[in-house]
Amino acid sequence: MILDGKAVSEKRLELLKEKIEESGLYPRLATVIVGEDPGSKLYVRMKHRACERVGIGSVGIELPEDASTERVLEAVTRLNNDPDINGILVQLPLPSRIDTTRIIDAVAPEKDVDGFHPYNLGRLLAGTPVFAPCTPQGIMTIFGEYGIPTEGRRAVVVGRSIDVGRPMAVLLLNADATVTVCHSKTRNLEAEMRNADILVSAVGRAKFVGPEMVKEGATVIDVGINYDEQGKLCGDVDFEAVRGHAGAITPVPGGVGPMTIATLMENTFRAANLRTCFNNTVR
Ligand SMILES: Nc1nc2c(c(=O)[nH]1)N[C@@H](CN(C=O)c1ccc(C(=O)N[C@@H](CCC(=O)O)C(=O)O)cc1)CN2
Repeated sequence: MILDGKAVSEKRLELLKEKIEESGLYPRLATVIVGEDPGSKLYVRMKHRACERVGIGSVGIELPEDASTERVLEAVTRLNNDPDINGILVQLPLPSRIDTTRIIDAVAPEKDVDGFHPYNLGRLLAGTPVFAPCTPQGIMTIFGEYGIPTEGRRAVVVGRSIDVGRPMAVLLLNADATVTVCHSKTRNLEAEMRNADILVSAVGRAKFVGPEMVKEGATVIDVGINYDEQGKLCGDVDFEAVRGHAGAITPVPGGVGPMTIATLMENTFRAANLRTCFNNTVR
């Protein structure tokens, strides 16, 4: 079975549009992008388009490639203090000169719709999440939509990044899976992967996962954004080689990516609701 993230995201966005209309709220998202990376610019454009579609206002701050950490911090602080802004998203990766940790830490937790701030990661770890990072939360939504059970299942997450691998592992744990996190220093990686009922690959290597790494009938989730030798977008998984072997699999494109954006919209609406419910504080 192909897990059609594009179709699920369309359904979720339509539902969200109705909820926003009914709420009478006008949530607003601010994006911050530094530099001219074409991929990042495309993703930010996609986010603004999704905002428009569901009835979320959006503003975009564009800073030059040579902007300093202080300049980015200034922009974030201004957005933190702007009562008309509910959600703030700093597009990653930032240029290597910029101290990404300082920037993420500067975003007000109640506006951190990316869920990357230590406060929100801590809430997730405590099992009381407010904003979970969009890609792993979007994957959990796919499981829910397709009725893929997690309870008691062996889940293997390959990758330990703050934005995907770690929060993915915690979300699966919170959903009663038995979770193993693998990374570049893992011994006998293939054997670990072959043990998985649910395999999530966030490695960043084109077509890295072949059928020999996948248990027959497993659910395979591909978080990779890579390009093959022909320059064509592809995931971490060799889709054609693995699809007959897996019980369920996400494609790239059309799998996890669109869910990242739909979840960002849902988080932004939650931020607007939190403000009305909790007088602008989640701390
Ligand atoms: N601040 C953040 N930065 C980044 C995040 C994030 O969640 N927050 N995630 C990724 C990039 N990303 C969103 O920013 C993202 C990547 C891919 C897609 C997507 O829908 N891709 C399409 C294909 C689009 C194409 O033609 O290239 C698909 O997979 O079908 C959406 C969002 C890193 N940075």
